Amino acid sequence: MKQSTYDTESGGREKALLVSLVTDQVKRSGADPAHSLEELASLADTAGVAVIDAILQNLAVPDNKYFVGKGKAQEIRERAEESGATTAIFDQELSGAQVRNLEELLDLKIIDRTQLILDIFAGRAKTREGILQVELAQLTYLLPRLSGHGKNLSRLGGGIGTRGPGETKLETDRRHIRRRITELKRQLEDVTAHRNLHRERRRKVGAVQVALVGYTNAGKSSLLRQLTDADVLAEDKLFATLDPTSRSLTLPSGKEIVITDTVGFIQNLPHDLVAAFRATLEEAAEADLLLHVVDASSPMRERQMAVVDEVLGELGAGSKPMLIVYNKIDLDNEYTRNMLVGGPDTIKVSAFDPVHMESLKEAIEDRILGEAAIFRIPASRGDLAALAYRVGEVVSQQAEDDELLLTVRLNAADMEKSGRPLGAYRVTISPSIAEHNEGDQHEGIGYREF
Ligand SMILES: Nc1nc2c(ncn2[C@@H]2O[C@H](COP(=O)(O)OP(=O)(O)OP(=O)(O)O)[C@@H](O)[C@H]2O)c(=O)[nH]1
Ligand SMILES: [Mg+2]
Repeated sequence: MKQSTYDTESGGREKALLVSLVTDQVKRSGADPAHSLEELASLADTAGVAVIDAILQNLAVPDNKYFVGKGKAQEIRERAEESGATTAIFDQELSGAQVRNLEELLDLKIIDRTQLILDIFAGRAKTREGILQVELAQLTYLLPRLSGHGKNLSRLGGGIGTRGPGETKLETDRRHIRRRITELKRQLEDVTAHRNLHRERRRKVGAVQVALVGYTNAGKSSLLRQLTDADVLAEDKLFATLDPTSRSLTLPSGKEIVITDTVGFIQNLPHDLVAAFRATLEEAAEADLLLHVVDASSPMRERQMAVVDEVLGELGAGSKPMLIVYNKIDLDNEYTRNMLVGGPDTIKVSAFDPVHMESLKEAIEDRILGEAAIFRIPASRGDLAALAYRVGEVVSQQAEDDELLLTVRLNAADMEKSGRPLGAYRVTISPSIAEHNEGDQHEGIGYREF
């Protein structure tokens, strides 16, 4: 990575250097350190910090005392002095002792990736649940590092890394923080119980629930907005959404479902933080169908998808029915152009294209209600017509001479289990698929067929 690509116009913002250590472990993990550093720069920008410079360092294992090693640390100090940076942001998680040692040696505010993310969360949380969750996460992060922070927080007071629980709370002893953590957990349980009640009620009235999940900035909120005219914030910042928003969505058949936007995922988010947001993500775990939204134009697409799959697995939602929504295909780059992805559970869209949004609704409907199939049944076979009504949802019925034409939505499992006698009378593929294929020829955009 060129080190001069960063904007040196800080515009009065806090100036920071980025530091990333490429260890053997990082190399083994398959993560691309340069991309990770770019992501860190976006995170810093989202947090309102001007990134002045970035330093990438190779070291087999992190240095216990200074993380990057003393020599490199000195270099960081020199670069900070030259550029006027007051903060160093590390792409990896630091121990309390490392933070303390680096602060002393460099005379800079030291922030790590986790703290930066927490800081963004703190600035974003709006609902009571979100605010409680962020405070819980911050205190959980802080507790083992308590001794490492006192000096700089009181010295610098303000800027990134200091939002949220506030100075006075940070300066109180561990016991106080533990007590506060217990209290936060209790309050969160109340909120969660309330949310569960809501969800139960929705379930009782038979509402099907769909959750938008995916890497941060993939376009989840944009999709919710375009699908439902919801007034939700979508912006080119990481973690624009922190609190889940649910809206009702009317599918082409007229069926109403509930669709929920959730907090985005990101790589290297420590497990205890994921746990703090568990209540929010339970929306995903409880959904009948997951829409995994992917930024198809991102060079990190595959890695981002793997991160999402991993977190979903941790949440116990790994084997849920899922539709992969490759979003942003309007952006023409080598990644959207060379998409060797496909299969029945994928769809390519641009959130900004209304035609694509209709296709997406149909794809959701196909997965919820099963695909529509047409059956031509002899009028004398009332038993088969009755079976069709029993196993699927009959969308339309039409008498033709001595035959009955039924359009039925039914999923493969039901068809296999009890709909077999109907098999011989099935006459066509889903009309919605036929429409897609027509669209293919006219517009050259493929849906579900790649
Ligand atoms: N070109 C293009 N941009 C898109 C599309 N969908 C979303 N975006 C942009 O991508 C950025 C992120 O969109 P959001 O909808 O906020 O993404 P998100 O997944 O909700 O992000 P978080 O809430 O941060 O996790 C915004 O600047 C959107 O305008 C798309 O189909 N095409
Ligand atoms: Mg969002």
